[in-house]
Amino acid sequence: MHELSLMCPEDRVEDVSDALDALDALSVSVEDMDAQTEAEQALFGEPGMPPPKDGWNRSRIVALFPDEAAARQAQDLLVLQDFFGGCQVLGIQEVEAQDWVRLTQSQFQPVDITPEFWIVPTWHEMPEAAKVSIRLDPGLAFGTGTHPTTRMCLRWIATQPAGSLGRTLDYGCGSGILAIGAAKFGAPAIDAVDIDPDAVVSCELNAQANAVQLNAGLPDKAQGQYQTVLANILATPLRMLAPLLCNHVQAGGHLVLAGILERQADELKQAYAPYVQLDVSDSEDGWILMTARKA
Ligand SMILES: C[S@@+](CC[C@H](N)C(=O)[O-])C[C@H]1O[C@@H](n2cnc3c(N)ncnc32)[C@H](O)[C@@H]1O
Repeated sequence: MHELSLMCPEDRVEDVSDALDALDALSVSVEDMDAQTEAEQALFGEPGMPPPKDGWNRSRIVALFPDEAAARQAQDLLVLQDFFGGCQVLGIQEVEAQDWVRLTQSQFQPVDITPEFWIVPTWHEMPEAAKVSIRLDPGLAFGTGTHPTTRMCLRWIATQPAGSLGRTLDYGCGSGILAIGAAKFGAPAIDAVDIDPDAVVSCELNAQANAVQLNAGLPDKAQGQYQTVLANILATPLRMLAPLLCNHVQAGGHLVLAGILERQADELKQAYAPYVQLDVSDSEDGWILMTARKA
């Protein structure tokens, strides 16, 4: 395979990337041309907020083609386009053949939530220590067990007294990892909802792969009251969802919230104060888990 590298100013990145897609590039990646220099620009925003700026001043675009002729043909066509003004061809290089599947898979290892509870990609052997496990592959939906917010929710689920989870709601289910975890730890009935229809499909497929029964759907699928309500979203939507989520918790039931940074604890406590008293019950890498028991 061969890769074509280009330098583009910020306002040309979209047009050039779209053109490379249309020219049948196998993949197109965009990175900061000034990375590792004094001109490097961080584009990270607050979690849940857009980045302060859409793109870097100068981007390096790398497009992969099956052979040198295809890369050269794409280059020759691109330089003729009016939107290519201000861009520059950096070169065409051969890329060593790699076992991409194996390389990608090697980046996803089994993750231990507790010494006995593991998230294991389907291509991995089950670790000997795993007494309870979720089989899950990386997909389009969030939730592979590597993010601290997911891990804390799963740890909470795994450490509840046996048989105590009761009817459970996973609000913002993503891959369905929390709902599946709840099923593995004995929740007798589970609703898993998300605003993203792709997440709902992913959740259903993952539940099937783990031989778990649950009802997945859009948020209006959440009906009535639950002994356990789990929501790993982000602080801003969690604040707005306070009355809705608390209404879904039955008396004596648990509310478990994640996606919250340490410095956001007080604003969440205040938002939920009219309904329940939230406390910080776990933390990992600057993220906190907040839980409450409804009176
Ligand atoms: C951080 S992911 C969590 C996924 C999974 N539950 C986990 O713990 O790994 C948040 C999910 O919440 C969904 N979401 C965001 N806002 C929502 C809302 N207002 N109602 C329902 N789902 C929402 C997103 O689509 C996303 O799938």
